Amino acid sequence: MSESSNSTRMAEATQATPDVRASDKAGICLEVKNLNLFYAESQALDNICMPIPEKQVTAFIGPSGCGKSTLLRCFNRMNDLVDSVRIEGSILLDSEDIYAPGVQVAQLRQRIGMVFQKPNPFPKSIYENVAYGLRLQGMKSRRVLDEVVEKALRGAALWDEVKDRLHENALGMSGGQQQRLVIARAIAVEPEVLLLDEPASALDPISTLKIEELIDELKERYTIVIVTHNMQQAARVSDQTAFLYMGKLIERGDTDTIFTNPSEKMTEDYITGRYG
Ligand SMILES: Nc1ncnc2c1ncn2[C@@H]1O[C@H](COP(=O)(O)OP(=O)(O)OP(=O)(O)O)[C@@H](O)[C@H]1O
Repeated sequence: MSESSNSTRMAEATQATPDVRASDKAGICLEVKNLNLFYAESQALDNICMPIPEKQVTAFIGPSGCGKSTLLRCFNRMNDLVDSVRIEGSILLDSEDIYAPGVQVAQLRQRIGMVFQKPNPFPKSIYENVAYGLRLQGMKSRRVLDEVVEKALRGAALWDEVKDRLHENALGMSGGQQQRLVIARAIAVEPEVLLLDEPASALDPISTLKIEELIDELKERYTIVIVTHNMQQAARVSDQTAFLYMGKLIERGDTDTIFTNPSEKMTEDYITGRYG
């Protein structure tokens, strides 16, 4: 569906239904359509269909091995790096299929940045880590680089902690700082979407809280998709929650609804800790 017909439809829905959900009013950033993914003969995603609303946080939850990370990695084509992978269906970004022939994957990854479970700064200075993407694009102006580095570090709530040590090695930072640095590196190239694969699971509670607060700030500017094992975290940080089980999308909706009044018994069983 085109963005304009989508917004027309949503505008009509908003007029017709005064108590329309917040998510229905939001624009759609990404749309997953009939997505199947196979690792060799083994099917890991089974006919996934879902919109990802823009400038909201969408959380993927579900038991280990249900396909959360696989689905997340489809959004910036990270699964392309796995030899045995076969993908059917489509994912639309601004109404264009990211799997269409001719799509430049490097450009796609600038529009859709990713942060992994374990912080992975390069063994370079804090400054060079954040400037990395811009340098790859050929940016040489020191003034522009300085500005972007400061803006990205401020955006990642790290500037005050590192402004006096920008040229020190990033590997000397704490794990929580490294994870915010990696987020700064991702946002320095001004992506539209941030994919976060269990971004706080390797961090202590205080660093985790900082990441959660940061996610809340970042959603004003970016569409965020997060995989988390931690259901309290999903409930705290996300607007939308999608529950996956054995490669299938069982249920998706407003986080409040999924956690308090899910439609599917399987979702309720998982949320209440009956399995997984
Ligand atoms: N590179 C790969 N090659 C083959 N099979 C894979 C690969 N990556 C994942 N799988 C399989 O795909 C299925 C989904 O895995 P995935 O990592 O997406 O699940 P998950 O829900 O993110 O799990 P977890 O919560 O444990 O990280 C699993 O059966 C897994 O073994």
